[in-house]
Amino acid sequence: MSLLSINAITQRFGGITALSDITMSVEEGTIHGLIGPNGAGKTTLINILSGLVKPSEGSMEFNGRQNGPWPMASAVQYGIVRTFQQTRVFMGLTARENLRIAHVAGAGDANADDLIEALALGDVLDRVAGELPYAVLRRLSLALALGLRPKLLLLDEPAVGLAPDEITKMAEVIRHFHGQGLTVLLVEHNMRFLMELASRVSVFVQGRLLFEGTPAECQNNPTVIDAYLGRGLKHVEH
Ligand SMILES: Nc1ncnc2c1ncn2[C@@H]1O[C@H](COP(=O)(O)OP(=O)(O)OP(=O)(O)O)[C@@H](O)[C@H]1O
Repeated sequence: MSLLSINAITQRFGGITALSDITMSVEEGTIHGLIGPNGAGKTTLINILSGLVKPSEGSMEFNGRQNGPWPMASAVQYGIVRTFQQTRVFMGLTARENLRIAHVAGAGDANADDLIEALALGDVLDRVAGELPYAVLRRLSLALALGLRPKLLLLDEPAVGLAPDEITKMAEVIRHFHGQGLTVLLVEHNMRFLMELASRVSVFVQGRLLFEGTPAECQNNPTVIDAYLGRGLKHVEH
């Protein structure tokens, strides 16, 4: 069953067409990958789905009930939560205070305990976020997003800038919450990370949906290799 349907979405910024007639769906309970070269429109789609940007044309439907475009406040209410390419936490507050702001650190809150454990944040709860290593900040910002208890998590390059062991941890965290029923739309340039997590992958090139299939189908498709993967082989290798 589709959790999210995107119908003929087009996004123009002045003379630039960032997305052109995109129709696709994300099945409930899946990790759906979204790949493509820089400027392909991936973040623009996430901005539209999270209500940050209103599309020029097209519509979308969530959970069989909610019809969009929707504003950001409604997206969160429906259970659509996103992360950003840049880490967004309150740097002057402790990790615990950040989590409280996201309403996840109430005493005895099983959801909060699970988040802290799954994201290995137990040892840093009383440290000021601005003093934490980058990789821990990435996990904290993911905890803030997960604390909103999304049905659909939009992840914008969660592995960017992380060392290999942290990338492995990030993949484990995503798998953990996916195992609890979370649906994920995953934008990522690290192909090994994405292809190992996703069961379905959409490929955008210059604002258009070039191809959609399983990771294996994408990796073997000459058009996808030519348009993106051929250039991105360094990402597949590490
Ligand atoms: N607010 C904006 N105003 C004008 N142009 C924009 C705006 N947002 C995005 N664009 C343009 O839309 C196109 C798609 O950008 P987008 O950031 O969605 O690509 P992307 O696939 O996420 O790229 P990357 O992999 O580099 O993050 C680009 O040409 C970009 O410059």
